[in-house]
Amino acid sequence: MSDMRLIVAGASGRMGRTLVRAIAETKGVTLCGALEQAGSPMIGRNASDLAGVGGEDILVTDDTERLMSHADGIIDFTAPHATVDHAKLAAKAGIAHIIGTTGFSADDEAAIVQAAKRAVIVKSGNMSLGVNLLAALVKRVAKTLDEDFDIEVLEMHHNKKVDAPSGTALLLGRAAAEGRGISLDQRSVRSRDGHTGARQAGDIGFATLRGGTVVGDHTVIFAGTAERIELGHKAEDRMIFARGAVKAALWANGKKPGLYSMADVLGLTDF
Ligand SMILES: NC(=O)C1=CN([C@@H]2O[C@H](COP(=O)(O)OP(=O)(O)OC[C@H]3O[C@@H](n4cnc5c(N)ncnc54)[C@H](O)[C@@H]3O)[C@@H](O)[C@H]2O)C=CC1
Ligand SMILES: O=C(O)C1=N[C@H](C(=O)O)C[C@H](O)C1
Repeated sequence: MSDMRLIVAGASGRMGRTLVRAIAETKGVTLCGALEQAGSPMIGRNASDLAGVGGEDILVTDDTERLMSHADGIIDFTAPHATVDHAKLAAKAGIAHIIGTTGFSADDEAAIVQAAKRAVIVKSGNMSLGVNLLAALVKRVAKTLDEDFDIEVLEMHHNKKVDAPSGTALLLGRAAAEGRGISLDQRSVRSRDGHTGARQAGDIGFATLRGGTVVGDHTVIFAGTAERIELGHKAEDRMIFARGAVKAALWANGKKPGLYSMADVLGLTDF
């Protein structure tokens, strides 16, 4: 069987370069295109060189539709507006779309749901095995404990990150809310400042730290009376996200259109 042909969107970014390396080391996939935004000084550069891997010359381009016409899938860790455009184009081209981008608005999310009616989309705020296993554990603990345990999600990332709370923090918060049988949208507290009043039982709080080169640290705290349970994950290398995304692409190849998660890819839905 021939290799799955993959495009990397955002090929010169932190994740893009890591994805090019992950594709180079994985059997059954081949890099067939590298995308960057129009006007990027990286256009025309060799994506393999940017990623520090050998192999075929794949020149960075902004011609999305041309690349999609001869690809089986696109892995996309870029920015919300770019990912929404790619979702529409990938649906038109009939190729799989693996979305790692975070920071979507409700309108963006709706556009992605729409595109998934015509294409296979795998989307997750975190593509690592560890975080998706953590989410399953968080859901189970939240189901076991009642509102006497306050749930808080703490995250820290590098100083270049542009969205908050992180996609992972929201994924973990959603897992906790599902376990507790509540809506995260109605019960999340995203920031606290000044005279906030006492904490409401049943809320799910988020706290964000930014600094240095931290790849991604997340802790879910269940704080009860005189005891605390803390479940956490520390990412030490972006390769964990890239390998997860490549695994998702291989899993998506030939699947029916729909919006899937990493829990589907990793078989964690019934955990
Ligand atoms: N789901 C996951 O496991 C992970 C998700 N992320 C998310 O991935 C996204 C990217 O993160 P980084 O690589 O650290 O950012 P980055 O800023 O280093 O890279 C983003 C790249 O996308 C490019 N880009 C922007 N618009 C584009 C367009 N229209 N077409 C093609 N390329 C375009 C930018 O020029 C840039 O090179 C963020 O939303 C981040 O939160 C990051 C790590 C893991
Ligand atoms: O921007 C990042 O770097 C990361 N983003 C994702 C998120 O928002 O959770 C995943 C990972 O933590 C790194």
